[in-house]
Amino acid sequence: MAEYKFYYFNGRGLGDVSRQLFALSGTKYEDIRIEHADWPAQKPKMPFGQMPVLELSSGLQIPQSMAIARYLAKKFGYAGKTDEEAALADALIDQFKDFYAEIKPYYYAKIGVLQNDTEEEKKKTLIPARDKFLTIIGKFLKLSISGFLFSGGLTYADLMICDNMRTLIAWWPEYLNEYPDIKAWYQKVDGIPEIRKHLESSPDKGF
Ligand SMILES: N[C@@H](CCC(=O)N[C@@H](CS)C(=O)NCC(=O)O)C(=O)O
Repeated sequence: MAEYKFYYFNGRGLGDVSRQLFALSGTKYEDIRIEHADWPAQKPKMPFGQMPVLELSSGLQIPQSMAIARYLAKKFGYAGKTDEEAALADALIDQFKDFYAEIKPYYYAKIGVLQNDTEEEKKKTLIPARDKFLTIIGKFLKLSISGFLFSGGLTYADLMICDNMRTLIAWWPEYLNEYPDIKAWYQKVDGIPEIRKHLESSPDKGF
């Protein structure tokens, strides 16, 4: 029996960063993808009524995407090389959550949850939020000698932010055109062989 069960919908969303950490570390896990039709029966079984959820072999269930990713990142060595890098990786994840909240009118229109006009939301919400967030990312990349966000190497912050970018680029291929340094970083993370293999073998729902 695998030591970990990972529950999420059949998409990348807030969950794939954890699947990517399993792939990078070569750790076996049960990748349980719940279909939307089955969700009402599953919802009451989840500690906070939402997914993703990580279940340990003890039966303990850990909710909240970033808490799960941070837990796995610590276990597998992708939480930051030093305490300071780890604190800043957490800070970037918190900043990512703020960015994700800001772009919701665009993101939710794109996935059909909101009826907003996607082109209008792109101009009104996505572009200003992108410019603010990528300016911050750019500062970290300038200071880092590894080509990742931190000199000590790849962290779960690189994975999470790039995975969300993967979706935004699929929707708008010019997303990074004004940001060549960030594009180079994205391509470096995207090109990690374990990540490529994981993405290519996953059922692709586009987001
Ligand atoms: N802050 C939570 C948000 C979780 C969340 O919004 N999960 C969605 C899927 S991405 C969900 O479970 N939706 C079904 C529901 O709320 O019933 C996290 O980061 O894990």
